[in-house]
Amino acid sequence: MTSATSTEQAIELELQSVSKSYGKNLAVKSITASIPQGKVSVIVGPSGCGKSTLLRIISGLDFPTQGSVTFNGAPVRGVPEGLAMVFQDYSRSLFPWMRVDRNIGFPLRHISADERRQRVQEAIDAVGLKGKEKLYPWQMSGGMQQRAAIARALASHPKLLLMDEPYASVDAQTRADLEDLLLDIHATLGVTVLVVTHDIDESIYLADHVIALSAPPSVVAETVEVDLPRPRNQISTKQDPRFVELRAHVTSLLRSH
Ligand SMILES: Nc1ncnc2c1ncn2[C@@H]1O[C@H](COP(=O)(O)OP(=O)(O)OP(=O)(O)O)[C@@H](O)[C@H]1O
Repeated sequence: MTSATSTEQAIELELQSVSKSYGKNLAVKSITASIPQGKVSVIVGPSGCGKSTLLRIISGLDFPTQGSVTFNGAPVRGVPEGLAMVFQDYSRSLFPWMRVDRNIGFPLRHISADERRQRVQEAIDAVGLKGKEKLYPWQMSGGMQQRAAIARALASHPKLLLMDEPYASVDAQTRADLEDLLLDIHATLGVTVLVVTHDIDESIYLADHVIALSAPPSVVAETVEVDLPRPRNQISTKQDPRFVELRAHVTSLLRSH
């Protein structure tokens, strides 16, 4: 079952007053946020504000000290079905001894070989790695490895794609290419996306809405609707006066809390 807001926007994921303490250290404090189905949501905040903590809680790898998380209306008590995650460190998420196609197909061991092959090929095509199927991760650039990690997540046909600082380990040009890849995938597949980043420009460029977190103990400073048209473009979108205005607004939010 999927809950809905008053404007009938279906909600994929809901955080209700989520707090997390590590001993006496209160990392996040009463975070309430709704992640709408089929949209790109981005959590942005300064280093140490609890972004990774929140993602671990959302993905069922850790539990809140207080509050609750629901995914399609059901409480998250372990890693939920229908959720896939892409991490910052692609070098640790791919197996170096497996070729790209086997890496991507690895989580699909439970489905038939035919369907697995088809899903792997579709995912490879979606991320632009056609022809690279038989390479090992260490034979590919960082950007290509992150594409493979994204393909592995997509091959499971997730409802929700979670991304933890997915482009923090690549150079600026590759980062821009991967941002555009994510927007293409989102436009084509309509999957719900939740990205965590400390990069304000990236948050606005990607998002339908930006959840700006304060410094720790972190609260939601504001949820900012990003009313920039799609498709977006690295040059024209970032020159749009509205982009500049939103960037200034989010920057001031992160500085003033
Ligand atoms: N397993 C843990 N045990 C104890 N404290 C932790 C643990 N994980 C995170 N913390 C603390 O919780 C706070 C938030 O950390 P977290 O890694 O979630 O922040 P972040 O926003 O992802 O940081 P960064 O952007 O630098 O990666 C920090 O004070 C951190 O020291």
